[in-house]
Amino acid sequence: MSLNEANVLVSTYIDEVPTYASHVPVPNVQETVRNNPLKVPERYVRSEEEIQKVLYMPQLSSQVPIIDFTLLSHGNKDEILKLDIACKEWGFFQIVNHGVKIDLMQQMKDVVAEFFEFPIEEKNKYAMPPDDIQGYGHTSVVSETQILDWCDQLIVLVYPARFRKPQFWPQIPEGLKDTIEAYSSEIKRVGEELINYLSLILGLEEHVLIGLHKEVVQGLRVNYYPPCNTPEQVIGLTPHSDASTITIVMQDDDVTGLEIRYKESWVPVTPIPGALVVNVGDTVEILSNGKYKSVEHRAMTNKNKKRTSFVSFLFPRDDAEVGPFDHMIDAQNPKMYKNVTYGEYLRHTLNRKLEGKTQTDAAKIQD
Ligand SMILES: O=C(O)CCC(=O)C(=O)O
Ligand SMILES: [Fe+2]
Repeated sequence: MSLNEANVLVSTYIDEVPTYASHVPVPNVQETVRNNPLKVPERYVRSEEEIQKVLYMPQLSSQVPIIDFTLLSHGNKDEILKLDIACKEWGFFQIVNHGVKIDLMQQMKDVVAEFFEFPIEEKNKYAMPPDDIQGYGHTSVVSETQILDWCDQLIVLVYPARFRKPQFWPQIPEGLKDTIEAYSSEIKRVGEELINYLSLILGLEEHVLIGLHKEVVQGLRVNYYPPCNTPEQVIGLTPHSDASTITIVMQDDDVTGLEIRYKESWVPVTPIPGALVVNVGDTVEILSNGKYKSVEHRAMTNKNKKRTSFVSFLFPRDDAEVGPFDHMIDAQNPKMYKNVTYGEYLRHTLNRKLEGKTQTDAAKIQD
């Protein structure tokens, strides 16, 4: 038995299906565009200052690290070192040779695209309720006056399977549920292996990081960004960092939208067909006492093309305790973050609007 399995067995079995956060319901963006493709309603318009306060540096795109997953699996020391540098300097990287079949990735894109083409009445059968974040809608809206993102979302919790809420799993088109399951199970394989490599680069035994999760919880968020007549005025997804341990993103091959913070600039992550984008989340930032940062990112929209991103979040179970590891703390690196129960941290994050790094800042020990 692996240490991971042992940990799951000895930790208390939690079977209550979790609920995460409430939010204010918002208009559907895809319908807004369908009704009037030229007009961008006031509630979505951002100030020029907000959009452009950080430099846009597309020339740095080619420097976003690319990690060969097969080399990692073979224990290649150079690739592990590359992973370490990627996590420290960028917080983001793309993985190739991950073994997720290209046909399965395409099938996921196809069935989800079909779902979004159904009439709104059909999709709204899975509408996100005001007191949770699963279903079809948009999260992180906490007031009627908040400026909104140019994006509709479909969210389901996939693992552990006993936490699923079947009422939010679309029954249209046929096969969507099976495809989400097949895709997510492959992402789980890749993601858990990546978490083991993170454990190693954090200076721990391979299975310690996963063990700390009690169980790895995995959610899927599909972000659907309709075209926008004035893309320079809106944001698809507000700058934020992810509360996860790691996040694995499948992007469209032919349209760029994801931008990450690198030093004082926004750098677009140019899609590599077949690759997956991975980023380090807040959990790793806290555990590593800030050595690895969960980097701020945002999604921008396009004038003529819709874009869809398939985002899998892997994170600890609610009762996991998360705080800086002792070996990350010394006289030069005093403890920077409080110890938190992960469920509380996650709910604190999900019950606020997306706002850069404010949630990790709130977890810091005040001077
Ligand atoms: O659309 C994207 O590429 C990014 C999505 C994202 O950051 C998220 O869903 O947390
Ligand atoms: Fe994100």
